[in-house]
Amino acid sequence: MGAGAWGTALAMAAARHHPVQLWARDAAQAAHMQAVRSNPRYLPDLAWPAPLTATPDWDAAMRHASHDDGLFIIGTPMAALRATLAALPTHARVFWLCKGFEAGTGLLGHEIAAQVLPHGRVGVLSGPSFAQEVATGQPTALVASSFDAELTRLAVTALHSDALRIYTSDDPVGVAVGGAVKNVLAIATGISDGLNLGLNARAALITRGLAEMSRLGVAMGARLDTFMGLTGLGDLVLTATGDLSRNRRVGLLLAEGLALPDVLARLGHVAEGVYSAKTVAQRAAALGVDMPLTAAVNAVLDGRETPRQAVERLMRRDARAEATQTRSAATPQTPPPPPHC
Ligand SMILES: NC(=O)C1=CN([C@@H]2O[C@H](COP(=O)(O)OP(=O)(O)OC[C@H]3O[C@@H](n4cnc5c(N)ncnc54)[C@H](O)[C@@H]3O)[C@@H](O)[C@H]2O)C=CC1
Ligand SMILES: O=C(CO)COP(=O)(O)O
Repeated sequence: MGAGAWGTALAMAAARHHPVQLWARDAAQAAHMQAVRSNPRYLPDLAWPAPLTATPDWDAAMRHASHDDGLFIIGTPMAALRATLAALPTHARVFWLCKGFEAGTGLLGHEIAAQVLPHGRVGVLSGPSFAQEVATGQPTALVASSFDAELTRLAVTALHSDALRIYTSDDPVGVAVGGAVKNVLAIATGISDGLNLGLNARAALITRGLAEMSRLGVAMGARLDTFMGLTGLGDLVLTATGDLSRNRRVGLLLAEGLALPDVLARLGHVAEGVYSAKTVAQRAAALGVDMPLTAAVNAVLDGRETPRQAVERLMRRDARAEATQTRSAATPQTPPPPPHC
């Protein structure tokens, strides 16, 4: 469900092994894609495998994936996740690809699903994956995460291949927090690179960004080690340094001095970090978690600070210890050293 860049790319990857139906809300776009056997708007010049078909017919798409081994995959932006989940069959097995917190409510995907599809079997599919590279069959590794181990095994059956490795995880909170926060940090890195602050600054941003992402995740109940994996560090490195990233591009354009509405008009694709930045900060504030890089990105997005002012303020912060108190519940606390040690 959702025929943008990522929904289409994953549909193409799955269709190399199984029949796949791609639902597009725009009937004219669906008919055109079906006629030319590609998605000219989002992935031009990449021919579809024969088992991939496009349809604007919601009921037909529901029938297609409602059989015993069927799986729904939602590839819309985060803003459409709630409505799309709510329209699925009550007991649907579903993964979503969107990365972010829901604007307004500040909820993650599994929290939205608990409200609108309480009897569904749900999970999140995430990791370092530019749509263009998956669509062309370049090697990629993703993580299927759910509290439901049988569902993650179904994702492996549906998607694992020589080109696409699907790892499983039982920490959907950590996976979702990583995907949401890395988009905000990619905007920060784009700003830094756009201001030519250098490679040292970029490495510092990625590392301190990982620390603040982990702090938020652990406070929300995630495991710390999830942030060292594909959906944390892996996706952060990809998005912060890869020029195919829309979020990084937002930062680069802000550094050029463009106002946010002009940046978004230039982009033409969804950049979730722009919408998640506020909700990340709100959830962090509610949990008492310090997220200075996210706060700086918000100040620039809101026009309260110029990119350069935000950097200056970050650099003027007091010195502090690098190690944080971040510990997952599973990590044993180190006993204090004996006296005089
Ligand atoms: N593009 C990429 O490489 C990757 C994107 N993602 C995530 O996947 C999600 C989608 O991103 P893209 O495909 O890149 O976005 P996109 O901008 O290429 O396309 C979004 C698609 O969703 C459709 N859409 C919007 N609202 C809808 C609604 N209410 N109902 C149905 N369809 C709707 C649009 O018509 C468009 O086809 C985002 O959350 C993004 O963070 C995740 C990994 C990789
Ligand atoms: O999530 C992505 C890669 O894993 C895509 O990042 P952008 O949305 O910044 O392009």
